[in-house]
Amino acid sequence: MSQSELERTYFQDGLHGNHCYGCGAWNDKGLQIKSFWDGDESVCIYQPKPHHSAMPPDVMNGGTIAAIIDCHGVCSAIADAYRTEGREVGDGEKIWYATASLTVNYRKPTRIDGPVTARARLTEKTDKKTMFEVDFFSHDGVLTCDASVLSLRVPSEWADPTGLFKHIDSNS
Ligand SMILES: CCCCCCCCCCCCCCCC(=O)SCCNC(=O)CCNC(=O)[C@H](O)C(C)(C)COP(=O)(O)OP(=O)(O)OC[C@H]1O[C@@H](n2cnc3c(N)ncnc32)[C@H](O)[C@@H]1OP(=O)(O)O
Repeated sequence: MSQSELERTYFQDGLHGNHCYGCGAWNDKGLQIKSFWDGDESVCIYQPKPHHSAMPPDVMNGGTIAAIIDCHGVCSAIADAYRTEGREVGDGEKIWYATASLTVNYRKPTRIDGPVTARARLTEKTDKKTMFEVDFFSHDGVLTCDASVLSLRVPSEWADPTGLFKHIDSNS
């Protein structure tokens, strides 16, 4: 069932301290995307800014589109893992995923002058791997991109606010 805007619980609001450029609610220079469940699909609606353009100023930049799709896919994998365990995102023991693979097909130019929508559906899942297929629409309802995001479950070191590489370096 579809939630009204006021009823929505956004996945990213439960990921406390997340500074990710695309989905970190605590990164004030980032995109700060917001994702929510709409039945079995997850949805992200984002209003691009004029500086998110490609060369033509009315077309959205492909890298920014990819960042939205990437973060929406990974956050959907995280939210799905919490939902499977019957927990709200961020409650109890933390669950983290990272992008292993991202494929974006740019089918049509995306208009920048209104909110874009990413709709994701779960297509594959194991204990460690989660695949979401994502459709991306411009504000006039045109399907401009389709994509797939493979997310892999990663250890809590990924959420260390002081960084990941010291953990990798100490294990090598
Ligand atoms: C203070 C609090 C802070 C809070 C903080 C909050 C954080 C809140 C989260 C934010 C959400 C971020 C959203 C943005 C997401 C990024 O931007 S993350 C940054 C970009 N991604 C990366 O840097 C990842 C770099 N890659 C890696 O580190 C490693 O390759 C990975 C992805 C962790 C996987 O390594 P691994 O666990 O050793 O995987 P491995 O055992 O080799 O493979 C496991 C399985 O996955 C498959 N696989 C692995 N890689 C691939 C691939 N590329 N393609 C296809 N299959 C693959 C393998 O074939 C294998 O399959 P099975 O044999 O099980 O069937």
